[in-house]
Amino acid sequence: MTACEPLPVGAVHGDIRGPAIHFNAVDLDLGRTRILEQVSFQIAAGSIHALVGPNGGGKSSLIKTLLGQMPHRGELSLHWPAIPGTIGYVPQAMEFDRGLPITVDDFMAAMCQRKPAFMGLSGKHKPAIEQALSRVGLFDKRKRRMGALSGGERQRVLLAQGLVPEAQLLVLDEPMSALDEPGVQVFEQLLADWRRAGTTVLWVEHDLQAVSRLADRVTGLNRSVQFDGDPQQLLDPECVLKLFSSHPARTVEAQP
Ligand SMILES: Nc1ncnc2c1ncn2[C@@H]1O[C@H](COP(=O)(O)OP(=O)(O)OP(=O)(O)O)[C@@H](O)[C@H]1O
Repeated sequence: MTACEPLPVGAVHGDIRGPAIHFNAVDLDLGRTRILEQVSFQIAAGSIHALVGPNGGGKSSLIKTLLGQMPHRGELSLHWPAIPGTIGYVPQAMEFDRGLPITVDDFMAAMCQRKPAFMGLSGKHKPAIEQALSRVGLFDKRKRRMGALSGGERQRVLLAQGLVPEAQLLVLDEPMSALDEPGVQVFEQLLADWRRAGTTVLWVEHDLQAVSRLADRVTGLNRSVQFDGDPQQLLDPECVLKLFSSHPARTVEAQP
């Protein structure tokens, strides 16, 4: 087997609560541009699965396809261990008007509860929201305006909103991009917690060293799948060079 050959997908952990996910020959066209072409790979239930690739390679589009926001061709299926659970999503970044008088608590309320945020945290969600803010190390800053937080702290708030309600499938779009060192430690602890809980995590990431250290499996995507398997074996200079030097991100006319 060469370094770029796929490894078999196996279940990784004992008490699995997240789904397995199968992409089979998935195509995505936006306008006349083919964004994803014949994408086939599998995410094992309860695994930390990283998605890497160059800018414009289609990672965010694949996430939106998984979340049902983009019409695609081919098969995309989720296989839950028992009944379907909750899907959490942590976006890449959040455009934010720093002048808005919104506190961390207000933001969490707006994201996590039905009761209007201006009425405060609902009794039902307050404990979970406070626990989520504690897990990301921001409990003491919950009354602070979002605009007064650092970029890394705002990214941690995004992570916190992904914790409420507790999800069995988590989709993370570059969650580490603005994190400072304490934030990275928080994120690594969350990954360890999700692994223990048998949560399935799909994690888009540019930091290949972090992927190599923390992911169970990695898929290299540049419009189509370039490699798929064990990060420690695959993220060698040869595979990385191949992934980042292929150039399908240029406009490709979709077939009618
Ligand atoms: N709504 C859209 N209409 C047309 N093209 C789009 C649309 N959304 C994304 N694209 C194009 O699809 C391609 C893939 O974009 P996508 O954001 O999925 O890549 P990415 O791998 O997530 O990139 P990055 O790492 O920079 O976030 C890009 O060429 C982008 O311009």
